[in-house]
Amino acid sequence: MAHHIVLLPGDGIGVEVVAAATQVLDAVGEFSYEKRLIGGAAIDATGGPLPDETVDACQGADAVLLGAVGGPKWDSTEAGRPRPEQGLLGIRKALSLFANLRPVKPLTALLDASPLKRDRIEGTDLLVVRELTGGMYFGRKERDADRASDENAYTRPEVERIARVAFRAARRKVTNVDKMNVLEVSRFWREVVLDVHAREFPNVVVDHMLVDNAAMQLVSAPSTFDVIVTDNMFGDILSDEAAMITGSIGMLPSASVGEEGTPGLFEPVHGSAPDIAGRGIANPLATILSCALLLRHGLGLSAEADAVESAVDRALEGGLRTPDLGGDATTDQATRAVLEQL
Ligand SMILES: NC(=O)C1=CN([C@@H]2O[C@H](COP(=O)(O)OP(=O)(O)OC[C@H]3O[C@@H](n4cnc5c(N)ncnc54)[C@H](O)[C@@H]3O)[C@@H](O)[C@H]2O)C=CC1
Ligand SMILES: CC(C)CC(=O)C(=O)O
Ligand SMILES: [Mg+2]
Repeated sequence: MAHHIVLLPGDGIGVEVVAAATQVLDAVGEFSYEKRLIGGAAIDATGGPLPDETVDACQGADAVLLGAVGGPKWDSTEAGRPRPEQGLLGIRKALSLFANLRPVKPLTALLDASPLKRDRIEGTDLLVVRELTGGMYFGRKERDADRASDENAYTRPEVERIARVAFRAARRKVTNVDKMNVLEVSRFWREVVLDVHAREFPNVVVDHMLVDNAAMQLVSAPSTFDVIVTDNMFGDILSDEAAMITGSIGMLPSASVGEEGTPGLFEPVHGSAPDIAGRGIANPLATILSCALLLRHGLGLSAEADAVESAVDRALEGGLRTPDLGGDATTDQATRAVLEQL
């Protein structure tokens, strides 16, 4: 039976890059698709960012491919307004996708596309393991006319399970990133990471870095990292920064995973890019590379995943460059360049 993939294109360039990526999936296998609403598109159609039918469909899928949500149409600073981003946070929570894996490895063809010097980024092959269903993005929110707050809380099991994901993924070492010099929640986080290390992974090298230093080290010495484990917000910020090691945020894929047996959700790291949406110039490669993660980790189709990644590699070696990488290829041309290599 064909693997069943739920597509959540969302908003802005999310729609464009998911359409591109499904062409690539179709070139390597047979899949059945079910398209569902999320984000701003869902607010417009149903009044809310995450309809029940979307959650039900995702729960019944073999894997989920998401584009991006959000845009100025739904941006408001007013409290209580439905926001597209609640749809994304909601589906992550509903599927218990507590680990977001963001591999950062500059492709040889793009070593000169990064604003960072080639000799700085050469050899970089790191993985950001970002906690995805806790912390500040999910804390209690309070607001009155003169004060607002977002609670930043983690429980022991939440930290333990993300630490295990990081230690299992380590090849050289795990760098735990927090802000323990200031935040109580970070002191607790670090203690739990140390506990998990001592009890379950004593042979893995672990070090610790404050997040401000980590932000600096990521651009000054990115190849010194192996696995970075960090909380929801720090991981969100650091991974956008790390995207520039690959040349563009349009290159960075991600996999959001939970317990064994739940479908994974695969998505580019970037957002809906309202500044270029509708112009047909979005770089689809982050989403195409997310499909490779979907094939490998979501469906167990490693050969197909390798084929997609190597087609992307060869298309770039052949000169493919969308505007974010300094070229003028459109989304369609970029997709065709990958399809030709397949
Ligand atoms: N996973 C998601 O659904 C995410 C959604 N968002 C939402 O997206 C909207 C826009 O957020 P921004 O802060 O502007 O972040 P963004 O990631 O959408 O865009 C940042 C910059 O990167 C460029 N960019 C992003 N993806 C690109 C691609 N594939 N090809 C070429 N250029 C690309 C954009 O044109 C823009 O200049 C907001 O509503 C935000 O909440 C932001 C990040 C993640
Ligand atoms: C809704 C946001 C948390 C999306 C985002 O920026 C991300 O997950 O990277
Ligand atoms: Mg982000």
